[in-house]
Amino acid sequence: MGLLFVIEGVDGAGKNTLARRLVSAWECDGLHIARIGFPRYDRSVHADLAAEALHGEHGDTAGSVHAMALLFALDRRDAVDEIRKLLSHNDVVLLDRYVASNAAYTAARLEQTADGGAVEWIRALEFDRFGVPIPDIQILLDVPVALAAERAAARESADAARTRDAYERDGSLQSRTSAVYGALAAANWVSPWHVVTADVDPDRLAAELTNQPSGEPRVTP
Ligand SMILES: Nc1ncnc2c1ncn2[C@@H]1O[C@H](COP(=O)(O)OP(=O)(O)O)[C@@H](O)[C@H]1O
Ligand SMILES: Cc1cn([C@H]2C[C@H](O)[C@@H](COP(=O)(O)OP(=O)(O)O)O2)c(=O)[nH]c1=O
Repeated sequence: MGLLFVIEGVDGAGKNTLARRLVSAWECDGLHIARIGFPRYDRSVHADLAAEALHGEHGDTAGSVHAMALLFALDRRDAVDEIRKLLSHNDVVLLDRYVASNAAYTAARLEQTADGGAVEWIRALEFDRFGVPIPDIQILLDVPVALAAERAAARESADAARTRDAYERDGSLQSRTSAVYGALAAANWVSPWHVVTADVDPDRLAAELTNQPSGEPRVTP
């Protein structure tokens, strides 16, 4: 059975970039890796509806915090069998965003903290009710919100297909989301967390993740 790792962080933190570098490092060591990015755009109708809503479609859907969270959660529910199958055929399954994204953004939108009702609602819905697999380690890519916002804006200027959605344009939401993520990591919410910063060395992190048993939350320089 493979290890299930998750990368979390605000928009523009560098999750996708870090995921690619971790995969390269592990593949150089001969490990078999599978990677899934959530939301699963073009593969899940729920993910596509969520993205469209965040770009102004589907009436007041994006205005409903809980409707948005349900769409993201249903995307993961449909991926449960795929994740389990990938875990049985690979050394590592790496997820770019997962349940903690829903917990952090939903709590932040409701102006709640990590110990509030929204985070517990997501935990019970996704892990208990939908049976979504529990990650072995959740990696928080903890970069300053201003740096992440700069990167998201630069990405938008460079690529017309990457216009920022309603969440990405909301700096205050990103700051609150970052705070909830920090608290989730500090509490080792659901499973152990590993906090890394913008200058993390992906090769070193890759080695640490696969060589060490999960335990206390650690900080990799
Ligand atoms: N360590 C890094 N140093 C410099 N630029 C980075 C780094 N990581 C990501 N970026 C750039 O920042 C932007 C956002 O990164 P991305 O990985 O797409 O973030 P996310 O998946 O968290 O939204 C991209 O344009 C990427 O090239
Ligand atoms: C996966 C997921 C994402 N989100 C949010 C985070 C992002 O702001 C937004 C879109 O996801 P994101 O991964 O940023 O997609 P994109 O490739 O469009 O940048 O959805 C949730 O609120 N809950 C979730 O479960």
